[in-house]
Amino acid sequence: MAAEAAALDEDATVALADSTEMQERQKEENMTVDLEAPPPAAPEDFAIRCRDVCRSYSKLKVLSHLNLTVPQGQIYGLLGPSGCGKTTLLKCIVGTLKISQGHITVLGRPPGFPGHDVPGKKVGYMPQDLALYSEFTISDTLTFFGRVHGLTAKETRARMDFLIDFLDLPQKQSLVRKLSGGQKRRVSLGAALLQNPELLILDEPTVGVDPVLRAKIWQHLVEIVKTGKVSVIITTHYIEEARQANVVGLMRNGHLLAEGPPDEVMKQHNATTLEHAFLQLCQTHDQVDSKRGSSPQGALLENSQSFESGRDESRPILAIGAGAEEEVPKYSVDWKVRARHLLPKWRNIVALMIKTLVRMKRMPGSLCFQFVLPVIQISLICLCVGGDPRGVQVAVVNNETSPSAYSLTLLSFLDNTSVQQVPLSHTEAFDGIQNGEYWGVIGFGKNFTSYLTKRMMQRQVSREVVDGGSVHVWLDLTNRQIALMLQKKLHEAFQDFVDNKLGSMSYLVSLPVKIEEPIYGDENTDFTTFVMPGAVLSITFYLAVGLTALSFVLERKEGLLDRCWVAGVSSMETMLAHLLSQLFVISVQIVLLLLFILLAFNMPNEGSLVLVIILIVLQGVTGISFGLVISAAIDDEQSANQAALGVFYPNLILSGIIWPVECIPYPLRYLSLALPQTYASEALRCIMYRGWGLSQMMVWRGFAVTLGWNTFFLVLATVILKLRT
Ligand SMILES: Nc1ncnc2c1ncn2[C@@H]1O[C@H](COP(=O)(O)OP(=O)(O)OP(=O)(O)O)[C@@H](O)[C@H]1O
Repeated sequence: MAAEAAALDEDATVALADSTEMQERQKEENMTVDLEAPPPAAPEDFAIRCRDVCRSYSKLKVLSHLNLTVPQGQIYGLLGPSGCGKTTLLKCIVGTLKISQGHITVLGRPPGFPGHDVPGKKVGYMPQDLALYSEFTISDTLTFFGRVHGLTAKETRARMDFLIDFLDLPQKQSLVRKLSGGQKRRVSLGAALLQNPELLILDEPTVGVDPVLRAKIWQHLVEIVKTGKVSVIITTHYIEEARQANVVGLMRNGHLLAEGPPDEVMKQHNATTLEHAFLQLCQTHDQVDSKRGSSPQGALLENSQSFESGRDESRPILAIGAGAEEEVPKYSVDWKVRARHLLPKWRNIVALMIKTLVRMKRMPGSLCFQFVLPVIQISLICLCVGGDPRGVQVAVVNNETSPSAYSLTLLSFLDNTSVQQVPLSHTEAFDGIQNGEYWGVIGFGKNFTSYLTKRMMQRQVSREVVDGGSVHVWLDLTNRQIALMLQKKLHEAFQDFVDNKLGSMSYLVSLPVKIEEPIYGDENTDFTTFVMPGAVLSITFYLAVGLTALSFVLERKEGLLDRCWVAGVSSMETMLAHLLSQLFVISVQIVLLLLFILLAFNMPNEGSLVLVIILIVLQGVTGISFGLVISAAIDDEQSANQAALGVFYPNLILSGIIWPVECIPYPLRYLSLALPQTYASEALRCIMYRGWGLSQMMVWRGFAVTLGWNTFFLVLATVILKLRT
């Protein structure tokens, strides 16, 4: 289009030289036409009527006081250079973009008016982007839109056969992603034509289409409008093909420069082609602009949006129908219709769910990966986190030589799988620990056996006897877990040694602190047991976030969300359909997760398995809804990924999943308690390890907080999606 515009500009220089006089005449003529415009027609005479429409993207004013009228039962060719605002205008007409000023009526009502089928089945929209699901076949694509529009399977099949033949499409089982660019555009056009809509909005449908098919498409459009019941608005880069339209609108810089039958537009400008007519209009417009810029009254003229002649610039040179100053019609609607409009339609939800499931089916590798990923993650946690360190090298300096020495007996009770003993001299051992070769040094004095015997048998012994009868341990405390394990293993070995040597008299040397049978849990409960419930919730939550966070972002980017909305799908339906179809995925994930943790890793579950499942599913829903919030609020994949990853680590740390919440300092603890997984992890631990039910506050609190977050995220995502359309 840029090249086209450049060519136009070159032609313009030549044309400008001999046409100044002609332009003056034309301006006068335009004014005459304006004055002679027919009286306002009835609303039913118009398919689309835009009055005083303004729309900006932040500071960029794209549509400026634009008036446009598409007569009922006619083809309207909307022409203009690249970036002049055609697509923006079409998006405003179908209701996917809000206008900041003015009003638009489409088929008698504003788009999105309760009970009005625009967006919906009355309108067929072919966006400029392909907006097709690449994993779908042609048949899937048309079936999906058929379902959304409420067509029966038979109707869809009949239309599909016609469209495949008419648009010269390949076999209906062909995958969209394997089609050529032109074929994809034709599928996209087919989807717009599918339900025989009353209004067709086609954004450059003939780009990349060969001239024969282009002619055929135009012929079809001409035929369908003949009934008088179908209207078409079409944008095209091939200006001359728009001569087949009944009306053309020439747009530039967000204004409609002219609007009228192509022949009249050409006649008005003494042009033999539409392209020339357009060129002349642009020049007139530019001249007015430059005069306005140099004129002292420039600012005034800008404000009043007027041509030099005093004509309202926002109004077309050739006007059809009423002007901008007409009254805005008032529409009312029954509350029942309004309520029905707000309620989600099951038909659309089912269509969207089937769509998601078909897409999943077409990517079996990715689906299987999604199913096994949580199992891999939880297996890694169970295998690698919280267990006892193994093969930890410890230097042993034993100054006793006798084979019956107690030191040797004691060392024989040391767990060999965890602690690997390396007998060394005193110097070698301390050099080794200094060099980081050993995690500790265990030392026995040469009189260890006799001093220990004395210590155990006699009531009063000297400090030297106590010292010589003790095992001396030097530790490298840089790794706390290994150091704690070594201390624990030494205590256990000593206890076994005492039991072995003293038998029933061993109680004589026991510590005056007795740890009784645990109330809950097991004496050998390891850190894995603590981590596991929180880890299960966290894995379910984050996989669900991952499944959803990019879904809308990609669909929005590819124009699929817009296309679905124009087909009549609401944001709430999109949300619910995503939620329900992702629930299927997380249900499989949860079943596999539970099978692994309960059967393969033998994690205890003292409570109700039903409660465990419900809590994990609810956490999955929290993840999905949080993913939906990210998806709804963020436009590009990179930022969406960053948002999802950014919350992962803080949430993991603050939720008390890998370390107890009791270690978190105030006031960070309050934040921790408000997070979705803190009380939920605690509740899951209480159910699984204490066997508690919903009557316990620590359990129901976990459920309540999870449900609260679910509701909050879902409402937030729906509101954001709604606000952004
Ligand atoms: N989402 C957006 N955010 C910001 N600016 C936008 C956005 N979409 C479009 N624009 C800008 O608005 C202007 C009009 O864009 P629009 O797509 O409506 O033009 P167009 O006439 O359809 O162009 P083309 O013929 O090349 O498709 C352009 O300057 C474009 O850069």
